[in-house]
Order: sequence, then structure tokens, then C-alpha cells
Amino acid sequence: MMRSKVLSLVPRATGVCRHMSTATKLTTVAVDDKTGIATLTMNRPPVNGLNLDLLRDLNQSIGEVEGNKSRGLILTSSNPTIFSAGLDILEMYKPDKDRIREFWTALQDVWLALYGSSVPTAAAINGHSPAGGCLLATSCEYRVMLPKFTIGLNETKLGIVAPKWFMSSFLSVLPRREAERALNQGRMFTTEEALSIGLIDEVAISKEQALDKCAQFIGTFAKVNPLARSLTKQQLRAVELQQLENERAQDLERFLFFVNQPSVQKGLGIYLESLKKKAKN
Ligand SMILES: CCCCCCCCCCCCC/C=C/C(=O)SCCNC(=O)CCNC(=O)[C@H](O)C(C)(C)COP(=O)(O)OP(=O)(O)OC[C@H]1O[C@@H](n2cnc3c(N)ncnc32)[C@H](O)[C@@H]1OP(=O)(O)O
Repeated sequence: MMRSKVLSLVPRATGVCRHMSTATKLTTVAVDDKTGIATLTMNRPPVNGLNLDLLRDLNQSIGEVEGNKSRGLILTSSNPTIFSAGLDILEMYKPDKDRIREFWTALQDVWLALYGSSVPTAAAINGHSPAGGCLLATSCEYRVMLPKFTIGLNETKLGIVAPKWFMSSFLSVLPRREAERALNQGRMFTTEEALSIGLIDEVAISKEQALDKCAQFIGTFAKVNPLARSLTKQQLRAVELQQLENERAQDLERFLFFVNQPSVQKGLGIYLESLKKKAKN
């Protein structure tokens, strides 16, 4: 039986209430009583764009899963065709100067929490997963994707640069040569291409099957000592995690400097327009 808990959206003590939405549920956590596995579902229409509110919710939900003795975490989306459209470009285009700091800090928090999670993690990628969506998926230990969608780090195509820690997640999954080429090209892979290159681990024909396959992956740790497994994972990921911990402030300033460049703002504006035009047609 599923014990489902919808998270309350209480601002973090350090957060600024002004920008917190809402009564909307942006993430839900459901723990399967039988397997002890938590499914964390993103639910921010229309495309699970990672804005400040969704990032804060994600961080809170990952924290809850860490705290509630779940045996693993599966990340997925309530949208039938989109896992996550990546960072909400509206947060970066003509940004409010305080909010954009909080936004980037929240993104750093989510990556540190997910990539460094002590429980086994898997992504059931039930839709498109560009850029920040791919970051979330590659921060997990295992990926199962549905056919006919796309995944990748397309930043260079948008005239922006994926930060080092985006690249770290990518490099933890792909051979360096493949990762380098894909990053430079800003390449989006179809499900089939992603499988052949190793960017995802399995293809499923439905979301249900994807969730099952993720649960099976997490089940492979059933007979492994949990402390030994989690310390091993954390040691393997320590260098990248520590690097961001050490450089958080510089990373934030680099992002602010870069995103506020007139040429970057112009590019983001054009890209947003093109997305809107496409949506209308
Ligand atoms: C020395 C250098 C040092 C550098 C240091 C680092 C500097 C750091 C720089 C910054 C780095 C930032 C890293 C960025 C990461 C990102 O994630 S950027 C976001 C990238 N995302 C995308 O490119 C995806 C864009 N969206 C799509 O391709 C499609 O929308 C979709 C996801 C495939 C879904 O398609 P479809 O179902 O057809 O929906 P649409 O009709 O296209 O969209 C519906 C509405 O949603 C809006 N929208 C879509 N994506 C976004 C988004 N990412 N942000 C904001 N809004 C989005 C779209 O405009 C539609 O809106 P409406 O017209 O209002 O309905």
C-alpha cells in the first residue's frame, strides 16, 4: 500500500517569504510501505521549469526522504511528456537581483542534496529532459527513460555555459570523450541514442514500468550493508561535492556575472520568444 504525503510549502528559515508561492503542490513524496522506496514527483505545470519555488520544494523533499529512513528515492514527473524543461528561463531573464541569488543558491542546494544523497537514487524519466532536467537525472545513480523523448545538456545551443558541477554529473555517467563532444555541441539525445551511449540505463514502455525498473535497481542493494553502501557512494562522489561546497560563493558570482551580460540576456530573450511562438503554433 502507498503511504502518500504531500509536502507543505513552508519557507525555509533562511528563505525570503516574499517569493514563496502558493498553495500549489510542486512536489509530492509517496513512500511504498512494502518496499520502503520513496517516489518524489515534480508537479509544476506546464513543463516542470525549475524555478525558485520548485527548487526549494525539491530540496525539502529530498531532505524528507533522507530523514524518513526510505530505502531509496525515485525521481519522476507528473507531466506525461516532460520530466523537466530545465531551469525556468524566466528566473534568469531580466532577473530580480535578490531573487536570482536565491534561485542559484537553491539550485546548488538541490544538486548537493541529490548527487550527495545517502540513499540509492534513480530517475524515471517519463518525458523530455533538457539541461537542468538532465542535471537532475544524471545526479541519480540509475536512469530509466520512456521512448520518443530527448535528454541532454543543450546549454551551448542557448549561448550559455553549463557550470562545472553540471558537467560533473554528466561525466559521472558518460565516458569523457562522449561527454566533451555532447557538451560542446549542446546535443540532445533521443531515448534510443541515450541508451546506446550510456546516458540512460534502460528504456521502459510506460511510466509504471519505469518506476518498477527503478525500484528493481534500488532493490539490488537489499543485501548490501546500508552504511557501507552509503559511505562508498559518498566517497566516490566526494571530490565533486567538495569542490562545489568550497566554491559556492565564486560559483554564484560567476553565474551572476555571466547571466547579466547583455549578450546573454539578449540570447535568453530571443530563446524565450521562440519557445512562446512555438507553443502558439
Ligand atoms: C567562463 C565561463 C564560466 C561560466 C560559468 C557558469 C555560468 C552559468 C550560466 C548559466 C547556466 C545555466 C544553465 C542552464 C540550465 C537550463 O536548464 S536552461 C533551460 C534549458 N531548457 C530548454 O532549453 C528547454 C526549453 N523547452 C523546450 O524545449 C520545450 O518546452 C519542451 C520542454 C521540450 C516541452 O515542449 P512542449 O511540450 O511542446 O511545450 P512548449 O509548448 O514548448 O512549452 C510550454 C510553455 O512552457 C514554456 N517553457 C518551456 N520551457 C521553458 C523553460 N525552460 N523556462 C521557461 N519557460 C519554458 C514555453 O515558453 C511555453 O510557455 P507559454 O507560451 O507561456 O505557454
